[in-house]
Amino acid sequence: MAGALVVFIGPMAAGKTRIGKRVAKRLGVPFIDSDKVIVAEHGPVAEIFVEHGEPHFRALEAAVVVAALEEPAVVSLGGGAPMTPAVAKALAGHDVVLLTTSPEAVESRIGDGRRPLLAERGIEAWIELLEQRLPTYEALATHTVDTSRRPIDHIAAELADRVRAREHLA
Ligand SMILES: Nc1ncnc2c1ncn2[C@@H]1O[C@H](COP(=O)(O)OP(=O)(O)O)[C@@H](O)[C@H]1O
Ligand SMILES: O=C(O)C1=C[C@@H](OP(=O)(O)O)[C@@H](O)[C@H](O)C1
Ligand SMILES: [Mg+2]
Repeated sequence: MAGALVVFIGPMAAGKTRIGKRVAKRLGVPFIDSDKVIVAEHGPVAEIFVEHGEPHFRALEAAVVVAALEEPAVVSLGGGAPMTPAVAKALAGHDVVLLTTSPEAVESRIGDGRRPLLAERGIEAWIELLEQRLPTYEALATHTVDTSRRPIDHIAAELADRVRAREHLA
């Protein structure tokens, strides 16, 4: 399918942004992170949630993701993006890699205060959101990788090889 070479989905702090960036670098193609585009155009995610509410953020996010999926790039989504029906629909036919992680491994990764949905209840909220979202993630994913116990670079190298093999890139 034309457009994105691979798309990363999964729960908050699974490594979608970091791993996606490294996969893109290894493949020599552009990297698009939906949150980074939103922040560049509209300011910090936490401020958008406070000032305009989550539905407004989801609308901005869906527009950014649908446009990004048209690009020959590696695309990383925010954790909640696949729950928006327009995003789920647009993902059909793409190579969608679900990055997962255990609650134990994620606990030390979520302390940066940039994720408004974890601001009050941290890991408890993370677990609840994962339970709600996992069936959707699994329905959309064409491949799944657990990032709990392996270095980012190893995971990125393996995933870049996988894309190369499929796309016959040099
Ligand atoms: N495999 C990994 N091992 C250790 N730390 C990781 C791993 N993947 C991600 N992290 C850390 O978790 C944090 C969140 O990563 P990030 O890529 O922003 O996740 P996401 O985009 O899925 O929310 C970062 O501090 C990152 O360094
Ligand atoms: O799971 C979510 O609903 C969210 C995940 C975040 O992205 P990461 O998954 O990259 O942390 C960001 O889009 C926003 O804070 C909401
Ligand atoms: Mg991210």
